[in-house]
Amino acid sequence: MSVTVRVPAKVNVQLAVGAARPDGFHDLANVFLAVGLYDEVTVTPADGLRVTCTGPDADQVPLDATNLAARAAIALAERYGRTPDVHLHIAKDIPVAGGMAGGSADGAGALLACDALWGTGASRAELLDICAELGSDVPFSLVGGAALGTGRGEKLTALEVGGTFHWVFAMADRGLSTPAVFREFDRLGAGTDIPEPVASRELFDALAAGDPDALAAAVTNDLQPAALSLFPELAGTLAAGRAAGALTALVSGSGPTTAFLARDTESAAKVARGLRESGTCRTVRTASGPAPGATVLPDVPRTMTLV
Ligand SMILES: C[C@](O)(CO)[C@H](O)COP(=O)(O)OP(=O)(O)OC[C@H]1O[C@@H](n2ccc(N)nc2=O)[C@H](O)[C@@H]1O
Ligand SMILES: Nc1ncnc2c1ncn2[C@@H]1O[C@H](COP(=O)(O)OP(=O)(O)OP(=O)(O)O)[C@@H](O)[C@H]1O
Repeated sequence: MSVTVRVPAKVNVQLAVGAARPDGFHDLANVFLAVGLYDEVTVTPADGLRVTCTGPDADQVPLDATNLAARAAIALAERYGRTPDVHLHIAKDIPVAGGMAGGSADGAGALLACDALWGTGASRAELLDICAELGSDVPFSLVGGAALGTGRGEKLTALEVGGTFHWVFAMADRGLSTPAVFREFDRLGAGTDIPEPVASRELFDALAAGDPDALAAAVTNDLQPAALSLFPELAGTLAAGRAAGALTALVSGSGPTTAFLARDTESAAKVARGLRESGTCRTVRTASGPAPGATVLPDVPRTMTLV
């Protein structure tokens, strides 16, 4: 018996960052949108804890107890007084260290999968608590859709979205470390007065209206200057996407994946083509949002076709 959970990637359509707190984290006004690029986590009973991973970036994923999927299984097992004797398999499609919450997706996916396998009866609130212990982005990976994250990003309020937004993502040929990007944000802002992060009303209205032009005018990412400072070549990718017709171009979260909003699927295909031809990135993917959060997949043998 095994359980498979599918979990989406995210793009941050607003990322307002406050000054460093005494605990080293930063208060955020973090507007997440889940997009249709997915990892799948399959959990199967085993003699001990084991992690395997397949996918284009699999060689960059740790397979020991530091893997967020393993940490999630351990945290849930501890809470329910059992041992995490499971094989966790990650089918990874979300770029690693790309600013799209790939590790967080695996943490949320493993948590939901182990919960279903073990029948713990944990409430949604308990699962969200464990997610927040695992990382700031993990609660959003569980809930998906669109949400405002405050505190360090873990306190979520669901947001209304009135349509589908079409995105193009350009993956870079190396990753960026999230702590390093926050440290660079601190370095660039040293000696300046950093305002409290405030969520944008215009952005909420654009999401609720499903209006891509209004969303394009409202997106912001306070980590973008820090990501560009550590990875200056990203400026060329952003420019290539804009030249190919994107409504707006921004770094996704802490980067280095860059995100391009398009008006519709045809326009997204054109932006994707332009980015591929520009030679300024490793791979290009299109995906739309909002996408649902972590979801248990029906137990159908993978060789069968659904009709
Ligand atoms: C950049 C974002 O992806 C935007 O959604 C997130 O803020 C990062 O979320 P995450 O990867 O889940 O981050 P965590 O695992 O919680 O923290 C990793 C590191 O990022 C920095 N960090 C993270 C979140 C936050 N609000 N302030 C921070 O300064 C801290 O150095 C922390 O040690
Ligand atoms: N399941 C996992 N998948 C990928 N990386 C993982 C996983 N578990 C732990 N890691 C470690 O976490 C680091 C960051 O990976 P991840 O893909 O989560 O970054 P990210 O997408 O930039 O995160 P975020 O957008 O949440 O800041 C990796 O370099 C890797 O060492």
